[in-house]
Amino acid sequence: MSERQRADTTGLGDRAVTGGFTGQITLDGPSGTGKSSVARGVAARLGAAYLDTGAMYRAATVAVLDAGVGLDDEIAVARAVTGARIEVGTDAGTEVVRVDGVDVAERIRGAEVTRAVSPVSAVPAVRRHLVAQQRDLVAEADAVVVEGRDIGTVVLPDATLKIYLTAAPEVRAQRRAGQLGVTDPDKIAALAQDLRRRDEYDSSRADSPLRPAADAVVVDSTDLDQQGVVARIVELAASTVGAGERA
Ligand SMILES: Nc1ncnc2c1ncn2[C@@H]1O[C@H](COP(=O)(O)OP(=O)(O)OP(=O)(O)O)[C@@H](O)[C@H]1O
Ligand SMILES: Nc1ccn([C@@H]2O[C@H](COP(=O)(O)O)[C@@H](O)[C@H]2O)c(=O)n1
Repeated sequence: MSERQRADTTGLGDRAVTGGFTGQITLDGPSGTGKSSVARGVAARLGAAYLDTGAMYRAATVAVLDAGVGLDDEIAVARAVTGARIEVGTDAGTEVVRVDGVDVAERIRGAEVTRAVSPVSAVPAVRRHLVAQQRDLVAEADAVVVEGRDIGTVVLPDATLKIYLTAAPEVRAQRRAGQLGVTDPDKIAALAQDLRRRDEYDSSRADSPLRPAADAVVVDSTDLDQQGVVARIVELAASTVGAGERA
């Protein structure tokens, strides 16, 4: 079986509460700010679909690594990605990530993929290919939460609600360490450096760099727990319900 039930990291169980939201919520921000956990929690609360675009870039990276091409060979990288069948599910409760029919849900979280994903994601032809898939997947849902780096700025510029999630770098490194069960201070410092390296790469690329959309609501989660962040976004989503009719 290639589908894994996602652990309920939201603390909300299956309390899908807020009916009535239709539209698109974008959740962008640097690495380790809590985008995936928060996006899943918001989708569960709203009964919305959920799309992890980072998982798509990671799956694309698996295709590149398996093709054995150099990361600096943009043409070969693009060919490897466009030639692969990349599937990512949109159910917040079940993680589906496949490349050419093979389950890569665990492999995409490994160090080899994490090291290579930013250079692969910086290739414009790779982005064009995956952005088209992302828009197709979004078009299938009445309500959807989409997380990544360029969702509010490039993929869905007309989204209903845009969130840019931030958190202090040292807090993000501690959270990532907790997620991975790392306690050694040297290893935590290495995790912090990995977050910094990826953020610099993602923010400085020419195509679709990481940055907040002009109309995004910035949510700083440094002093908020996960449930608090989910609650804040659900509240913002609720304020959009019926706004179109009232305007
Ligand atoms: N507000 C919060 N308070 C405490 N821990 C949090 C909070 N938000 C998320 N976390 C935890 O931080 C860790 C990283 O979160 P997550 O993987 O969702 O971040 P991310 O932004 O999607 O990361 P990446 O961009 O690297 O994929 C997880 O263990 C998650 O449970
Ligand atoms: N919209 C996106 C999403 C992700 N990326 C790139 O993928 C990397 C992995 O993302 P995670 O959210 O799974 O950590 C990320 O560092 C970016 O390089 C992207 O470019 N655009």
